[in-house]
Amino acid sequence: MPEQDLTERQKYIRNFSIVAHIDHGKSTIADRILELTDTVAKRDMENQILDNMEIERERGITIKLNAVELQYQAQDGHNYTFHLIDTPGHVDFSYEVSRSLAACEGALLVVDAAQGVEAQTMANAYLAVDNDLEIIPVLNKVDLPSADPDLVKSEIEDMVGIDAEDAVLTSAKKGTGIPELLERIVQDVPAPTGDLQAPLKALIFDSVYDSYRGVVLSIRVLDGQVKVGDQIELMNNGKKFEVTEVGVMSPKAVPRKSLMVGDVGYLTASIKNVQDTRVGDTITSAENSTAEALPGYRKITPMVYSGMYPVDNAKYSDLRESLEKLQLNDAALEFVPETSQALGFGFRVGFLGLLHMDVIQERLEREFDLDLIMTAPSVNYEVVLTTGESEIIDNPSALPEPSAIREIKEPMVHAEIMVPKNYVGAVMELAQRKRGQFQTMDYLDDYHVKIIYNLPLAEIIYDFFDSLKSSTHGFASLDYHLLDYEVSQMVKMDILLNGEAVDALSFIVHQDFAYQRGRAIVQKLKTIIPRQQFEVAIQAAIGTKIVARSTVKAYRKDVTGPLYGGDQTRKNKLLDKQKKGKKRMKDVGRVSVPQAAFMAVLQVGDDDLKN
Ligand SMILES: Nc1nc2c(ncn2[C@@H]2O[C@H](COP(=O)(O)OP(=O)(O)OP(=O)(O)O)[C@@H](O)[C@H]2O)c(=O)[nH]1
Repeated sequence: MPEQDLTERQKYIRNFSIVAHIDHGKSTIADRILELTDTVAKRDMENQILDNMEIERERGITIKLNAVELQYQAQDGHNYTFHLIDTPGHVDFSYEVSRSLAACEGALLVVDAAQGVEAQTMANAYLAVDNDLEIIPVLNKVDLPSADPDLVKSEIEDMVGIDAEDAVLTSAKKGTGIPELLERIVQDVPAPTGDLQAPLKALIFDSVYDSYRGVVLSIRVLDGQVKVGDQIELMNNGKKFEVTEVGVMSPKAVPRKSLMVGDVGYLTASIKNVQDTRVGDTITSAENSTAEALPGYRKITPMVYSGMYPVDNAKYSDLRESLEKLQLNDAALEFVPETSQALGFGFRVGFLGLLHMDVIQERLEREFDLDLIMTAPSVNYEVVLTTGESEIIDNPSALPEPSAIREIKEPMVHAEIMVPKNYVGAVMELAQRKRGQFQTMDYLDDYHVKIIYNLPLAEIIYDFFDSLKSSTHGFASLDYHLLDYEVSQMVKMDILLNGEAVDALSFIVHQDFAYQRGRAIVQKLKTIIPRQQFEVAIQAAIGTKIVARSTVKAYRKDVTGPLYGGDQTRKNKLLDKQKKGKKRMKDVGRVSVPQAAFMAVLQVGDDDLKN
């Protein structure tokens, strides 16, 4: 192709993402765009094609990035190539959003015209601004009777700080407004810049492992071009590979001869070792390398840690391999081996939050067919010993003896809560109850207030966001970042079953809440641990002091008992079910403990604590 045509080509590329608060209609809009550009025939279209993982579809959340190429014939008579990059919407996944945004020039900021601006609308809009993207505001669900586009426009202007007068009004459900939206993308999203003549420079923004092709990278070409047979270098580790395939997703993989400046597509190069590639890394040509790597992504640190153990100890190395594969495109997932007296060999795994933890556990169980026991999540603590040394501890059972501890420090966060002014009281009441330290309060406009608290991370990670939502009828938004560690009166609570402390059930709690929490957990465990052939005593203890106790009475179990005779299939079904339930049990000493027991700390809500 002559050189001139290629730069011409660049002019007609548009790379953009869709960002939104969860459930505001991002996936439905993406579907309508695919339909309208004939990327998928309507009858072939699986519902919400971009959310291609099973778990995603079931939970209705988007957790993986997906980039699709589509062709659009614009009103100016030109044919445009769009690359649409889908992004996740939940607070736990904002790092993935920032990954996909780095591959774009524009973003559609989708806001539900009935719900208005919410926490993730703000957080995602800030990420888009940080990445210097052109933002097109889109008000979706205008078909709803409660939609109030004018109010939401002024909310976007006041809270997000971008001009929303020309926001595109859509009903993704009915398909209205989508043609206008496509024209706006052509007009407002800038064409990719970059130099075709320069050495190859491409950003890896996602990757998956394929057992036939090895690592498949999602890339955005920023300079130059890459084709099959080229020698490439991964700038992070200097490793070199020969390109075996390049192509685009449309929406299935379509191989191409090359990918050029401005393109978004995939690349394989017989990369067998998942550890070799890192999302955020720069690819260049091995023979003619670019001077400087891209800045890469900000390092994301896990916020919570939990123990993960295979129910069947023989599956330990399978678990390690599976974690490695998930880690490939999940920069925030961290793990190190750990052992527990009660649970055997496993891993200490770091997550961004509880949803992230849930999703990883589910993927391991479904995609990799593992049965797991997870222990209650905990934050990191800094323990200063009497010797003056200090250590970071992410596992309560690793806490040294009280006599060896001078002080315990816990991580604090700076939390910004935005809320309409009539909810200020509710927010402050909640923050105080969660050990928050009030900092400042500012009026953003006549209606909205920004309240800043320093809060212990341990209080935020559990149910703070849900409590905040329910006490403000969903109107509050929350954004937080880590501050330093602060001295706090924390104690370790041990849980004993028949007199034996079970390390995997220990947790760290603030002294002022210790008794309450100990009692509540013992009560909860009594309902979770099934009756066994013998009596099980459950105790909570701080050091040698027992603070609460309860007992699970002995019981001879015959699950088929209540059924009247004869119906063998029904009986077999019940026995099968019981067997399945057992899979998620772990024998701790003589006591069979179900998975739920290890999460009891999370299940103890405010109501339990009041009793
Ligand atoms: N009435 C109405 N409902 C819509 C419209 N667009 C989407 N919905 C519905 O809103 C819900 C959420 O839509 P999704 O497209 O899954 O939302 P999302 O933002 O992709 O959600 P996540 O992937 O979970 O972040 C679904 O039940 C849609 O059917 C619309 O224009 N009007």
